[in-house]
Amino acid sequence: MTQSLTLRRPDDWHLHLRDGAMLGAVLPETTRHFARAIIMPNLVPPVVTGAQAAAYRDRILAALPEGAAFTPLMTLYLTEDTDAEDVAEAHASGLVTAVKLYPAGATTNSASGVANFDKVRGVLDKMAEIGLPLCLHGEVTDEGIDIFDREAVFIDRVLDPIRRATPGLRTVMEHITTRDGVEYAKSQDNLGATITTHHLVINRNHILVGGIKPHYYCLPVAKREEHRLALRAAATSGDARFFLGTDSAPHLDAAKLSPCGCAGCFTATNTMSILAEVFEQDGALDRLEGFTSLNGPAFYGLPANDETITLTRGTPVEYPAQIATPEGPVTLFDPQMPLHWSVS
Ligand SMILES: NC(=O)N[C@@H](CC(=O)O)C(=O)O
Ligand SMILES: [Zn+2]
Ligand SMILES: [Zn+2]
Repeated sequence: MTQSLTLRRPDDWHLHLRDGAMLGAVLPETTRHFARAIIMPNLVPPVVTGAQAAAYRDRILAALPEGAAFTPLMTLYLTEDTDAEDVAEAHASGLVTAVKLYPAGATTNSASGVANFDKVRGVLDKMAEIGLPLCLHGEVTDEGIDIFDREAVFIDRVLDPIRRATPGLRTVMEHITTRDGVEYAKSQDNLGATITTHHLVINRNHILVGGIKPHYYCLPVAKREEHRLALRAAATSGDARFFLGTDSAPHLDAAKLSPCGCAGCFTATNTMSILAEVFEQDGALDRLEGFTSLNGPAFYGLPANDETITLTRGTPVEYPAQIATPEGPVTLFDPQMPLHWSVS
């Protein structure tokens, strides 16, 4: 049995770092293992302009733990009023790596997102022209569409029409949760799909059976077991269209454990141990590096990291149940299985 595994240092292609005290508390959890991350722009207020992205990047760099080598890859939050020229300038200066589309009301802090997709046509055309990728939270928000169907309906009604109308636009389906997502990704060119750590581990039973478990509630919500298995097959397949975006999304416990609990799982701390366990279970340890360290940079046209990390197999590693922040605890995602791989 493999006891040690050396990988190019991984990157996280979908990460929430938040701001202020929370940023200071969660950033070291990511920089310990990851070299780069795509930083989600859903702050309050959102990161809409190039100037806001530059200021946010500076706050992240100022919060870095001493000696950490970490590059935040910034994104802009697409609104119906986004200025295509501002986006082009932010791209040309090397400031932003992608633009993020949130359907209005689909998820945490998405109120300023897009309701009328025709209104962002000009920005999307510009992005296709300059080669700037579009990342999407892929769920419709229509009241009549069941929450478990919202990703599949989004693919048919929003994503596919956008891709047909804007040929050449490089697109990332963020945090896919369904077989439909996997199949659509496989049918397309110029398209990547991120998969989270937690969606490889939980299905909807984990949220709802035996009592409601707020710490497993995230968006898109975990689906049936058959969908989890499709995600696992995609992640461990070696297909370069699939790569890691943890969607590590810290919320204070007080905000999770509430009559209207926030969506998001916090996985930055134990992601690499969980992924090694998952890939080992599926006989795919030799494909872990592709998923965490090679496929993402290839999609974004960036070099893979030169540095490496080594994972070692041994007695199960213990992670704390929570991390402390100045505003209160944040509970770490519990995969409900022993984790034998630690990062040394
Ligand atoms: N995934 C989540 O459940 N929550 C994310 C938002 C998002 O990525 O949709 C958050 O910002 O908390
Ligand atoms: Zn999302
Ligand atoms: Zn997210």
